[in-house]
Amino acid sequence: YSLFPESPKWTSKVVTYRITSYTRDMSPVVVNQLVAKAFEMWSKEIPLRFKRIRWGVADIMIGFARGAHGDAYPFDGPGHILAHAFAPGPGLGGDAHFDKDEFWTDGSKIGINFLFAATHEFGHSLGLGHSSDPNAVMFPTYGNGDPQDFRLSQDDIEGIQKLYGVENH
Ligand SMILES: CC(C)C[C@H](CS(C)(=N)=N)C(=O)N[C@H]1Cc2cn(c3ccccc23)CCCCCCNC1=O
Ligand SMILES: [Ca+2]
Ligand SMILES: [Zn+2]
Ligand SMILES: [Zn+2]
Repeated sequence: YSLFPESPKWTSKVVTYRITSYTRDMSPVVVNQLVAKAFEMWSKEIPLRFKRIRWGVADIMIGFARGAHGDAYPFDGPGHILAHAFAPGPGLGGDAHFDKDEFWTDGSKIGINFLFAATHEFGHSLGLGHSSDPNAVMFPTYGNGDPQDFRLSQDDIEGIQKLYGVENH
């Protein structure tokens, strides 16, 4: 696993998130559920809680966009970069953006599995960089394992617990 320089992390016990835009590929209800599920994959390993807010500014603002969308990292059309997210911090920090030009799917063979991509992006939002372990969710490229049936690798868990400690069962 890797962290970002200076190991930025959230210091509050509860981190808020807000989904500000959606994709036509899936119903908003399904996107909401998959976002919550992706956060749960990480939160079950660490003493950090996530709270969804519907209005106002959240720590982690989540949305779908195509091309240039107001930050220094314009998307690139179908394929190539699928999404990006910023390391923990104020403003843009923690935010996660998904390329609207991808075909986002839930559990189907085709398209890009949204749950996998969201889990990867939220790893960045929480402070993880990339891993050299091909089985890690934080590996830089999509589609190594089976994105329809994945879980955090030991490397992912080691990294997130390095930052936030172990979930006190
Ligand atoms: C892990 C993701 C969820 C998030 C990361 C982006 S990020 C910022 N969050 N780490 C991602 O999109 N990685 C590219 C990396 C990549 C693979 N190729 C590329 C060709 C061109 C540009 C990028 C790539 C080869 C062709 C396959 C292109 C489709 C799949 N794309 C990827 O795997
Ligand atoms: Ca793209
Ligand atoms: Zn962006
Ligand atoms: Zn990444």
